[in-house]
Order: sequence, then structure tokens, then C-alpha cells
Amino acid sequence: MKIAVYGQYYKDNTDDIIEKLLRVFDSYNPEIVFESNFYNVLNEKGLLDKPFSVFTGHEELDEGYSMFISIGGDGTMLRAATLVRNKNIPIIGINAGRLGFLATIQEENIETLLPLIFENNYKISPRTLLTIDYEGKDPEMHDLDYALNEVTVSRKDTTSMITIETRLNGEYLNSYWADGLIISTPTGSTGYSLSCGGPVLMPDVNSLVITPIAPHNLNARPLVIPDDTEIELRVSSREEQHLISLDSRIVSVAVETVLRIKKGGFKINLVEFPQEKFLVTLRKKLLWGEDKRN
Ligand SMILES: NC(=O)c1ccc[n+]([C@@H]2O[C@H](COP(=O)([O-])OP(=O)(O)OC[C@H]3O[C@@H](n4cnc5c(N)ncnc54)[C@H](O)[C@@H]3O)[C@@H](O)[C@H]2O)c1
Ligand SMILES: Nc1ncnc2c1ncn2[C@@H]1O[C@H](COP(=O)(O)OP(=O)(O)OP(=O)(O)O)[C@@H](O)[C@H]1O
Repeated sequence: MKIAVYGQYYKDNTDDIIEKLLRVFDSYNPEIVFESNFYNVLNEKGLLDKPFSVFTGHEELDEGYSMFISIGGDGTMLRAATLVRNKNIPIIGINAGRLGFLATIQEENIETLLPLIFENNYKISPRTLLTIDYEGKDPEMHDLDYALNEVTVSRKDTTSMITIETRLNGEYLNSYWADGLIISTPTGSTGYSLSCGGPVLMPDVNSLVITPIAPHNLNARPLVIPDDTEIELRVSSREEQHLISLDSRIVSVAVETVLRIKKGGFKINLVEFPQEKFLVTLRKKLLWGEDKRN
């Protein structure tokens, strides 16, 4: 079994996580390949007891890998998805971060949950992606033009609202007067969209959510649409540019550019354990239904 290991940061608790990880690996003897920057940091800190192979970028990952382990928070999981791309390698997150909604293994559970990977006792939760296209697409976006959480358009260099003309499969929906608009996947429904009043979607629902960011009217509400809808947006503003974000990545684009957003052509496979299913995470991490009477 070949496993990629990735992390972005070194902090005090990294030592304990790596120690536990290596202990589990010792029992099952998989082939381990570390992401090179992370490997260098771990080596500098003397956390690795022997040399390991490394990979330096997404080009070096292929379907020969059985698992991609991300050590960090949700931001690191989102970065992991940009490395795995369309390679179908399942991603499992060890939460070294704060919330870790997507990174489901907590440090204290590493030694009970990680062995389940080797015992084939896990499920794959395929996650829908969004992709964006527009004339003159930024080269940065060309290479990596999909989002696991959401595509957002928002204002840039101004405090004034932008207007977002929105069409669904070519049919006019609305012009939002707002700070921005979020097009969210089911995975992203517990992220930015949630903060703007959007509903939580179960990960396997075939829908997307359109959620306005601070709309200046009482009748603009989050809208759930089928995930085979092509969404067309056109932003008008006092400024010449506005922002587009795909998860944590951001680019500027000229106002009046027609943006076409639709479901991506592949999915990202997240690992799900029987003990850490979506509803459990929703209760544990977002305190869903927290009520002292329960
Ligand atoms: N006001 C907001 O809630 C807000 C604003 C901007 C971005 N975001 C989210 O942050 C993501 C980018 O992450 P980052 O690390 O670069 O930014 P960040 O450092 O601002 O972290 C954002 C927070 O959102 C949480 N988060 C991210 N994806 C989530 C998901 N699918 N479900 C539940 N919680 C989730 C993270 O745990 C983190 O606490 C975006 O995709 C967006 O969903 C949220
Ligand atoms: N490999 C790691 N080892 C130790 N701590 C880490 C590691 N990766 C991340 N962290 C801690 O978690 C923080 C957040 O990590 P990350 O950017 O991956 O997640 P996030 O998007 O902020 O979401 P979350 O709320 O889940 O932490 C980092 O600033 C750091 O303190």
C-alpha cells in the first residue's frame, strides 16, 4: 500500500502526531511518500527515524497511491485537494488545526482510526466540485480551476455594493445587490455559505446553494438548485475589477466579465469512518442541535 503524507505547518503538536502516525505505519509497513517541503521540516526537527521517499507536486502523484493523508486543519484539506486533483486518491485528514470539519481524525484517535485504512474498514464519500470558465481566464485559474467548497464573487477595492446578475441555464434569476455571492457545493455548505445564512446540505445531495453575502434587501435568500445547473454571473461595480475565489485561492477579474460556473468533471474522494460520519461531525464540531435538555 502506497501512501502520500502532506502537511503545511510545523507546530508544537506536530511531534506527537508524527510519532503516533509512524507507530501505526510500523505495524502495517506501507510504502510512505512525504510531500518534500513537509519532509524537510520534519527532518530538520529530527522527527523521522529513517529516510523516506518524497514527492514534490501534483504531477508526481498517480493512481498507484491508495491514500493521501493530510495533517492540518480544513485549509490543509483544501490544499490537499489541489494536489490530488483528478487522481481519485482518497484523502483522509488528521486534524492538527482548530475546527477540522473536513479533517476527521482527531489526534487522540490516530491509533484507533488510522489502522482501519489498512484493514479496509472505511467508506469513500465522493465530493462534488465546482469549476469556472470565462473569457481571458487567469493562467493561475486555468491550471487549477475547481473548488471543493465554493466559488465566490466579491467586491474589490471598494466599500460599495456590487450587482451580480445571475442566470440559471440561461434563464434570468435575479440581480443581487450585495457584497458578493457564494456558489457552494454540499461540502462547502458548512463553510462560508453557512456563515451567510445558507442551509447545511448532506455531502451526497445532488444540489448546489446560491448564497448572497450581505444582500441589501429582505427578499434575497439562499437558493438550493440542482447540481447540473449552469450558473452564469456578471458583476457590475463602481470599480474596474472584482474578486473571484475558489476555496482559499483568489484572482481579480474585470467587471462585466461573464462567468460560467458548473459542476466539475471529477470528484474528490474523502474517507469516512463508521465512527466519524457526517452527522456525528455536524453535532461534534458545529454543535448541531446543542440543547441542554438533550
Ligand atoms: N465568514 C466565513 O465563514 C468565511 C469567510 C471566508 C472563507 N471561509 C471559508 O474558508 C475556506 C477557506 O479556508 P481557509 O483555511 O483558507 O480560510 P480561514 O483560515 O479563514 O478558515 C476558514 C474557517 O472555515 C472552516 N471551514 C473551511 N471549510 C469548511 C467546511 N467545508 N466545513 C466547515 N468548516 C469549514 C475552517 O475550519 C476554518 O475555521 C473557504 O472555502 C470558505 O468556506 C469562511
Ligand atoms: N501539521 C501541523 N502541525 C501542527 N499544527 C498544525 C499543522 N497544520 C495546521 N496546524 C495548525 O492549525 C492551524 C490551521 O490550519 P489550516 O490552515 O490547515 O486550517 P484552517 O483552514 O485554519 O481550518 P481549521 O479551523 O480546521 O484549523 C494552523 O495555523 C496551525 O496552528
